[in-house]
Formats: sequence, C-alpha cells, structure tokens
Amino acid sequence: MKCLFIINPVSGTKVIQKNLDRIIGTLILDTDVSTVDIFYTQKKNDAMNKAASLKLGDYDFVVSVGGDGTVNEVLMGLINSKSAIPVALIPAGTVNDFANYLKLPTTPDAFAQMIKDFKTIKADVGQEAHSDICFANVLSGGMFSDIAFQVTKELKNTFGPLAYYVTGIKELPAQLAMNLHLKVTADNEYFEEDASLFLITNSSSVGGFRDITPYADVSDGKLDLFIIKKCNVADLINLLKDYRFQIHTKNPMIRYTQASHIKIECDQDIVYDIDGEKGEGFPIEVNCLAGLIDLIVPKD
Ligand SMILES: Nc1ncnc2c1ncn2[C@@H]1O[C@H](COP(=O)(O)OP(=O)(O)OP(=O)(O)O)[C@@H](O)[C@H]1O
Repeated sequence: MKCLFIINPVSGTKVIQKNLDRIIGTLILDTDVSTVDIFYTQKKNDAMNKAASLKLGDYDFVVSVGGDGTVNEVLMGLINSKSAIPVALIPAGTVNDFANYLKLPTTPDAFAQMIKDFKTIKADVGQEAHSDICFANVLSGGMFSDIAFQVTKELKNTFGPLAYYVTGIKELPAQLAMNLHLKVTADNEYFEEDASLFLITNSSSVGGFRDITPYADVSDGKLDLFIIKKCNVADLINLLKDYRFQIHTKNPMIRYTQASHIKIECDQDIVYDIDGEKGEGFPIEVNCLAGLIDLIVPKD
C-alpha cells in the first residue's frame, strides 16, 4: 500500500511530530504499507490544496497529522478532489475534538493496527451554504465562540488546552452579557430563542468537552443543534454540574435537536467559529453533506 502523510509541523505542542519516525517505521514494519510520502504544510490552506490535488489511485490512504484545523483542511481537500481516498487521522493539535470523539489510537502500534484492520466509515461533513465553508466538527456562535481567535499560538504551545480555559475565564463577564435572539429552522421545525450560545455539531466533542452533544454521530446524516438559552453565572454552574453527570441535555437551559438542514437568523452582528475559521454574518444556513468522507477508524 502507498500512503501520503500531510503534516502540520507547528500544530499542538509538536510532541507527535517528534515521534513520527516511530509511527512511520512501525507502519512499514507491521503493515502492507511500502511507500510513505510526506508533505509538510507551510501555511494556511496548504493541507487543503495538497489533498485537493489528489486523484483516485494516487494513494491507498492519506494521513492527516495536526489539530482540528488540519483535519478540516484535509477533509475539505479530499471532498474537492473527488478522489474517494480514505483518510486516517493522527491527532497532533491542542484539543483534537474530532479525534477524541472517534477514540483514535495514540500509540504507533495501535495506529499500525488500525491501518491493518482498515475499517472505514462514511463520515458526514457540515457545510455553511453562504460561504461554502465546511466543518468536520462544529460551527459555534455566542458565548466563548470567539475565544479561539483570542488565544495565541504561543499560549497554546505553552499551556495546551488550558490556554482556552484561562482566556475564557478572563472574558467571563463579557461572555455572559451575550444575548442572541435566534430564529431557528431545523428541518421542518421552527422556533425562536434568546440564547447565550449555539453549537451545530457533527461529532459529540467540542472545545475539549466530550459528549457535550451526546447523541451526535458522524455518520447519521444529521447535525446536532445545541443551544444554551440566555443564562447567568448560577445557570452556567448548574449546567456544568449536570454536564459532569451527563444529564445536561435535560437541563431547562438547553434546547437540543437534530436535523440535516439548519438555518439560524439573528439581528446581532457576531463572529462565529467554523472549526477554528472565522465566520461572519447571518443568516447561517448549514447542510449536512452525508457520508462524503471515507474515514479510517479503530475496529472496536
Ligand atoms: N507550517 C505552518 N506554519 C504556521 N501555520 C501553519 C503551518 N501549517 C499550517 N498552519 C496553520 O495551522 C492551522 C491549523 O492548525 P491546527 O488546528 O492543525 O493546529 P492547532 O491550532 O495547534 O490545534 P487546535 O486546532 O487543536 O488548537 C492551519 O489551518 C494553518 O492555518
């Protein structure tokens, strides 16, 4: 087998990148892989353009090495390439929500085993219709959603995921003041809600919060809409307590639904986050592009 590693050399704390020799060595020794080509990204969109240039038969599979931003670029590139080449992910970012959701291997041996088993699933991708920007994991708006844009690379490389929480807590009063009047159409359902935060997720892991949208499934042809209604500090603390016991979806501050098409209208002018990219302007209209990616996942 022949594979291509697309590597973001500066993602996360760079620990994984330093161990790539072992990962590739184990792959060559323990599996049918005989050729490993390597492409290092140098800037934004390199991973996407490289993946987009591939044709059916160029490789048996592609490996994305990086954080959620790199995963997003590789998946988008592969979709544009129409090459149908399967993709495996090696989580090397700060948070790695998508990889955590998929419970991907973290050791060279386990990664090689996953390639030997070569189990693939047809994974969905979300796409914002006005900008055409896709997301593997999440589109989020409101409270805490612009924190990612305030956290510097240096802070992330030094503190890892903590960088997000430290910045988030510092900003808490301003974040809690946020009140978005949302007009939502989710497939055939329409409702209005005053909200502090909304998430449209493909996987169940967002911002390091595992199972925040516990019913999300990357291959169900649906996206999960999770809204935290306009809340105060006490509401937020209660919600976090409920989250610890995984009963947060029953909290009255939450509105949760699943749909393949979600439209959100809002009069406020806010920046929202699409897998780490900045999105701007309402309405947001998101479609679930069902089963577009062949994703290599662990057998069990
Ligand atoms: N060689 C490079 N130097 C600087 N930036 C790069 C390079 N290659 C890619 N990038 C940028 O890094 C972004 C993706 O970073 P990625 O999400 O993979 O890592 P991270 O930010 O460390 O992780 P996380 O998203 O989990 O915080 C890309 O979208 C691109 O803009």
